[in-house]
Amino acid sequence: MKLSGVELRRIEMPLVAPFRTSFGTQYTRDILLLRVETDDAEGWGECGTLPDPLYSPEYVDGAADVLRRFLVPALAAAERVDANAVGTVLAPFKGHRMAKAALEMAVLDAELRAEGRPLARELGAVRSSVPCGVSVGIMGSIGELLDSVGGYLDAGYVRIKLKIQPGWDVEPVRAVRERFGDDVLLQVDANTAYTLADARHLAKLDPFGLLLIEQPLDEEDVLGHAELAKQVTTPICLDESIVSAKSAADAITLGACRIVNIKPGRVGGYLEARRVHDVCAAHGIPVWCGGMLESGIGRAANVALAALPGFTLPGDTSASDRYYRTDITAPFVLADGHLPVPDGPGIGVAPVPELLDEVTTATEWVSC
Ligand SMILES: CC(=O)N[C@@H](Cc1ccc2ccccc2c1)C(=O)O
Ligand SMILES: [Mg+2]
Repeated sequence: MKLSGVELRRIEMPLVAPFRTSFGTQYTRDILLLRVETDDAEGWGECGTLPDPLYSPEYVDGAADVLRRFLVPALAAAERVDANAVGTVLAPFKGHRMAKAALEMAVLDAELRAEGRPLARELGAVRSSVPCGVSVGIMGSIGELLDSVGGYLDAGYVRIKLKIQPGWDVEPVRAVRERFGDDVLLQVDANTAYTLADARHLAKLDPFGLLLIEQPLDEEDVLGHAELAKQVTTPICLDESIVSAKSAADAITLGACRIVNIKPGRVGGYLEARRVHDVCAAHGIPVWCGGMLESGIGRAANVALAALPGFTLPGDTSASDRYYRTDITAPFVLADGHLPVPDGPGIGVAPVPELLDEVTTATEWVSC
């Protein structure tokens, strides 16, 4: 395929409710979308970065800059551009995995659209719909939390994930267990808010039968997670620490995690995400698909990924209305706790032009 150019489009989508985590509170989602034009078809990619480097070292303006000045020109200079080549062409540039992932996703989408092949089939999906969990933010009170969890259970979500931080952990979990019982699939996500010194405190979560505790320690503290795993019985799941198939293999070998949250952007793209899946499967480690409050563009591709055989735990692939009143694509609607896997060519969805224009704050063409 020949690349004729890439559109960098910035959109601002208001959240239906503030989303608070241990690293801050988000009220809107500032998203960088990519649209690549090739001689065969166009393709869409979504960059998972936040506006500031609080979840990961990357941030939206930085991703736009590295794409505009380095990644797109490198791809434009390459003889052939197909998705399997993108990783190699971009490898000389260190880091910037979410920016690279967005570009690879757009090229992959264009390639598959041109050939009429669905992403799900390309990745090796074995399901036509996926069970969905939901991520619940830190709330102002236990009562507010219980109302929110009750609403999601009524909506049909098959798994509840609670954001936790020091001072908001054991009590919220206890309250949810007391109100909704022991059968609800329940897990927590600390987004690196604790240290190994908190091990005894985190062990207080063990009696509540959680599926997992996600990323309790700093993303670089893999050995700390291995030590923590000896002091708590709740399985440890890593998110921020897992940046590639190799880092997944290392973390598993070191005993740092028994479960992995796979986010395509965090690991550099959907093709690397499949490699993470394969490495985890080889070690008998269950995986699930994480979320970065994607628009329908990223959501469509995540649902396809979540349909691979090793994704045996419900992911954060929630419905569009968990975050947005109006999505930029046709909305993903929860049915019996599941989302359908798109079966159209490529990612199987496209932005609705007028809806996209309503939320667009900037657009820029990078010609190749
Ligand atoms: C669904 C979920 O919990 N996602 C991330 C954290 C997260 C939280 C808040 C976000 C706000 C804007 C953009 C991305 C965000 C990601 C996680 O699993 O750790
Ligand atoms: Mg997480």
